[in-house]
Amino acid sequence: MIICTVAKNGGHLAPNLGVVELTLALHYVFDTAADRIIWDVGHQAYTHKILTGRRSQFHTLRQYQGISGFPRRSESKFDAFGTGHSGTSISAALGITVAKALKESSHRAIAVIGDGSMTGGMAFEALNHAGDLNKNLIVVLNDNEMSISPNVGALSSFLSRKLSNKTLMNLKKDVEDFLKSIPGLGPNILQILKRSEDSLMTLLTPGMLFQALDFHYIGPIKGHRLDRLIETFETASHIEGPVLIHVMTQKGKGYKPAECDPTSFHGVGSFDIATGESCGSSNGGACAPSYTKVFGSSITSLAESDPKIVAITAAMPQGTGLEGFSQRFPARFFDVGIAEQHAVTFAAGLATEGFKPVVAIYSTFLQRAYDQIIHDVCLQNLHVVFAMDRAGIVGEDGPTHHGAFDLSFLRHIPNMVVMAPKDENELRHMLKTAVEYNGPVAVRYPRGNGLGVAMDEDFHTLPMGKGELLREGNDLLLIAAGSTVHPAMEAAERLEQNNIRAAVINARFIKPLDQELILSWTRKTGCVITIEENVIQGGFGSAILEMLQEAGCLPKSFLRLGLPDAFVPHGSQKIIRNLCGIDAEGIENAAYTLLKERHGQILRAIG
Ligand SMILES: Cc1ncc(C[n+]2csc(CCOP(=O)(O)OP(=O)(O)O)c2C)c(N)n1
Ligand SMILES: CC(=O)[C@@H](O)[C@H](O)COP(=O)(O)O
Ligand SMILES: [Mg+2]
Repeated sequence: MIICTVAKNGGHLAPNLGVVELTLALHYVFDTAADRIIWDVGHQAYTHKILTGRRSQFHTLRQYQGISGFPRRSESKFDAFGTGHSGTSISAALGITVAKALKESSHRAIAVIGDGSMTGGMAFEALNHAGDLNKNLIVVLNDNEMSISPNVGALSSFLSRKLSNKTLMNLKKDVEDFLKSIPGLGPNILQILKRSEDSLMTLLTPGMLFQALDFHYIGPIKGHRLDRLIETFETASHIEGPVLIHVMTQKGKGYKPAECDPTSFHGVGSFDIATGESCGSSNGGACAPSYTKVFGSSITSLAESDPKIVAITAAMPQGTGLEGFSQRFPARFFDVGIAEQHAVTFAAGLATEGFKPVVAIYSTFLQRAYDQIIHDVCLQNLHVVFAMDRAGIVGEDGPTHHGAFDLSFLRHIPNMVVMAPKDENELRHMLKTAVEYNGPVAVRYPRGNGLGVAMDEDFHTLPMGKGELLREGNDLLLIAAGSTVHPAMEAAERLEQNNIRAAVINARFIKPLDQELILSWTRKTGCVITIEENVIQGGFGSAILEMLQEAGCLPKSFLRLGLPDAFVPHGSQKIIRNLCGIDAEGIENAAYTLLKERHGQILRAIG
């Protein structure tokens, strides 16, 4: 059922296939209507959904108005805590555990967290607190030795430090022989050690890390053996104090193409089940390269002639398009794990020594590093380039993943420059502009394919804070940022057919704004619509409104189009953009409404 549905709708295949037995065992042992399972990231909860009343809706997975690809409290009482971003499960489960204790309930909370998510600081903050509180929290560490790509870092190496049976046996024999050779005391010590053999073994395995944090450690357990899992969870359910169960699983288990290539099958679009071949992308220009790909190849080219450029990802080398860079410049590439906060401050450190760090992070995950952007980068005016992929509507992953807020949370930070390209060709020039600029600078671009425009061979530096007039017109001014420029142009063409002449400005810079250009065309038209793929509150349109007001040039008619003050649901990018009124049709309709209102005002003023 999981394979068939994901092959049609897309989704997180390999993570889900890896935890089928684990999920069955948890639901078998625990009373999950009262005990709470918190799925870290939540991208592996499909079996849980099927087992908890959503089997008949499962075919609607990730589709508009269908069930979500992540746990949602609003979707089911069995979804104890909404997730999507990594590393939150232990904190949430600890909060629930403490609440249960305060309510004198004996029910438990179980955090299921992957080895990748365990690389994030928040997981450790929670483990540290849990060890101190000594409550009955259960943490299941689902260790498949993979993040999306192979897991990285010292912790990952430590977790996979498995002593082979042969090595353990030899070590044990050596210790026994040594103790036997000590007259008197030796055999007694041997007896004591034999009684506590289990804890000795734990000392030689990853258990020592968790025991140092005052957790009981059980593992490693074979994660595809249902009998072992059930037995272990039953044991754990009677242990007093926090317990960590270390389960070894295989990503993609049971579907050969996913077992062989778990990275590609981590999150997939529709594919052919027989071959595992992708059915191709449906967004953007049919054969156009993705913005991600253009970013990856451009930054690699720029790095050829600038040895100071270094690239940083937080566990997403593939998703951010940095795989090529990592192969070409291994010493200048850093995968820091799922640790966005660290990534940003690490970049700030590099910048103080004259390097030009390019931090490639999805817009939604950069939210994690807000204080680091302010305190470590902008306050010190350091030259860090933020390449923000997946800005705007991401589609089927939904509200946890839409890049809805970055324009608002970046534009008000002093020293920050913010750009958004109208197409994939402009992205190249913006990257060149960003690496040449000396200060904090962000470039945001959308998920999916570019528009299929012709690509310039050379990179150009764009003039700082200058927009581009794409079309003249005296009736109306459309000022668009990034992904909304193309729909604004299309809307202007449609309006023209009804004798409404709209000027269109591609803002290029959200900060600093091109005050001169915007003011002159606002004066000419007296009727302005701003369009952005970001929440309206505090975003691009608000920036223009503030600027016009400060310049004493507020037009009679002004409208901001963008994402509403609400969490936008999941569904295809096309459907959701239409719903938010930021596609060509929405812009055209908004223009008619605004012009009608304006004429109404004029008529009322006359009459
Ligand atoms: C804060 C944050 N950064 C990045 C991601 C993107 N992401 C989703 S799943 C994942 C890997 C998770 O690895 P792991 O926890 O081991 O789970 P697995 O997929 O191996 O089951 C990453 C990096 C995220 N969801 N949240
Ligand atoms: C679960 C998660 O956070 C990621 O796997 C995310 O779904 C990636 O989406 P993209 O397909 O946009 O890379
Ligand atoms: Mg993993």
